Amino acid sequence: MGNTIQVKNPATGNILKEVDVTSAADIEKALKQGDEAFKSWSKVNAHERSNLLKKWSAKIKEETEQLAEVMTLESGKPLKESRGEVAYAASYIDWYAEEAKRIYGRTIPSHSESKRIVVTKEPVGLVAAITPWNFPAAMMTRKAAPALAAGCTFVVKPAEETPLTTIRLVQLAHEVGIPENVVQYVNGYGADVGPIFTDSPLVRKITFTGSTPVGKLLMKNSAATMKHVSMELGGHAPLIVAKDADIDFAVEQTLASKFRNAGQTCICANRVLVHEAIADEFSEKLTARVKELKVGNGLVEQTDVGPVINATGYEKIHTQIEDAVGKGANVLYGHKYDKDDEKGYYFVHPTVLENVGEGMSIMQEETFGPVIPLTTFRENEEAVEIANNTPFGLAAYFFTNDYRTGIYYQENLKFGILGWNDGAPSAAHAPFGGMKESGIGREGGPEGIEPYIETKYLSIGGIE
Ligand SMILES: NC(=O)C1=CN([C@@H]2O[C@H](COP(=O)(O)OP(=O)(O)OC[C@H]3O[C@@H](n4cnc5c(N)ncnc54)[C@H](OP(=O)(O)O)[C@@H]3O)[C@@H](O)[C@H]2O)C=CC1
Ligand SMILES: O=C(O)CCCC(=O)O
Repeated sequence: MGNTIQVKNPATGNILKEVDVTSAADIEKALKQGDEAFKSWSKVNAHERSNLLKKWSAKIKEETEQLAEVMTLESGKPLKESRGEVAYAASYIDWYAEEAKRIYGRTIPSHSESKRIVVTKEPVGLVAAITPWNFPAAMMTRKAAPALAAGCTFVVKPAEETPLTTIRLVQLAHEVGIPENVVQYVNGYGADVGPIFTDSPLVRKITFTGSTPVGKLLMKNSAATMKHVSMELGGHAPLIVAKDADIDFAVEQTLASKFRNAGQTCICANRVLVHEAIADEFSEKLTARVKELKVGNGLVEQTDVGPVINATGYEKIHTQIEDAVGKGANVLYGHKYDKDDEKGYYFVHPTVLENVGEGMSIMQEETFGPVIPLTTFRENEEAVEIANNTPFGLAAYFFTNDYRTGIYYQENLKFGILGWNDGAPSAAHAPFGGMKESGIGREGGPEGIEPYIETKYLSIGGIE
């Protein structure tokens, strides 16, 4: 491990830039600065904080093309998706710029004539964030925006693979006048930076998006100083196509869900359950559409599916595909890899597998890759049982035009985000987050600012 991190283009393996690793002493310094800045930032009035956030968002939108290119270069995602992510990232800032002005307290009718009871809201303090490589902009802004809106200060450590987008976002925040110590970044490896964040008594909240094991570790390590935590962790989303579904529409939505960022999204459909009566038609139509997807360097406008992030990601996907094929899954399309270990790039071609079973790892674990495993069911109860049979509970999708079937799925699926005839449910104004081992807390919507707010209760007595 050196003093710099090489940021590589996952489509070619070429080094894009070397960024300095922030020393432990400098991380501590950043935390002290953030804590100190909290004293003044938390007193800036909400309208002023809101105005600064709006300026930040406007600047980000102005720089869409530049930011999108950096994001594609370091993450590999297709340019059209990077542009979409810049807009999505800015939408969190816009939403929380408004929410800043709506952090209301309340008065409670008193039990005594001589008392008044008042509830006020305050920012929790310095927030430390750790973000992943799959959404380098949006995962940062959906943490930073509510934090800053609430009056918290913010230090982020981006994933080692994708620090460049984050660095630019922080620079843009400073350019529009958000004070330098109110939003800061540090660079480094998670295993080194994580303990500094969790051990520091100055950090009052940890917010994290990434894998479930790291989330558990951060939560455990945050216990010593009783920090607030928000954890947005792994998923294993089922996508259920009921007997009466609009098949063509379900096919398009499956594609939208599954191949976003080459399947490297925590809410990607990870297992597709189709009613046996329509399974043949669905798989034929789906396979025909998957064949049309263009794999390549994300900088090429026509690319639909870019590389996977790195060798570790590739190994996980490869192992799951080979496990399924070895156990009897039928390859309808794909099962093709294009990689160069020496150069360091890894492409997994979109793959459709049928006859997958519960005994295959692809049906048990998050894949984070462009693979669709198809299985069938007879009764909606059976689909729900298979869908819920996982420690994860982030997103689930179901396709039906029968309202009774839809309500049955809505009421029985144990997931925090549901898409009913919708493969793309994310929105800044909606609460994103998971149940079970997919995490704690919600990001987006009014719920997304609550984890950055403390409640203070005041009882005033002695009133004549
Ligand atoms: N919910 C989601 O959106 C995501 C889920 N995942 C899941 O996790 C799998 C593995 O991906 P991976 O990138 O390794 O995920 P990680 O959880 O390891 O990485 C996400 C972030 O956590 C940091 N991190 C890693 N180890 C620690 C630690 N010990 N303490 C504190 N922070 C840490 C990383 O830093 P650094 O980069 O320096 O290691 C990165 O910033 C994926 O295949 C996918 O299944 C991954 C990313 C996002
Ligand atoms: O955690 C992720 O994988 C990113 C969330 C994507 C989204 O907000 O839709």
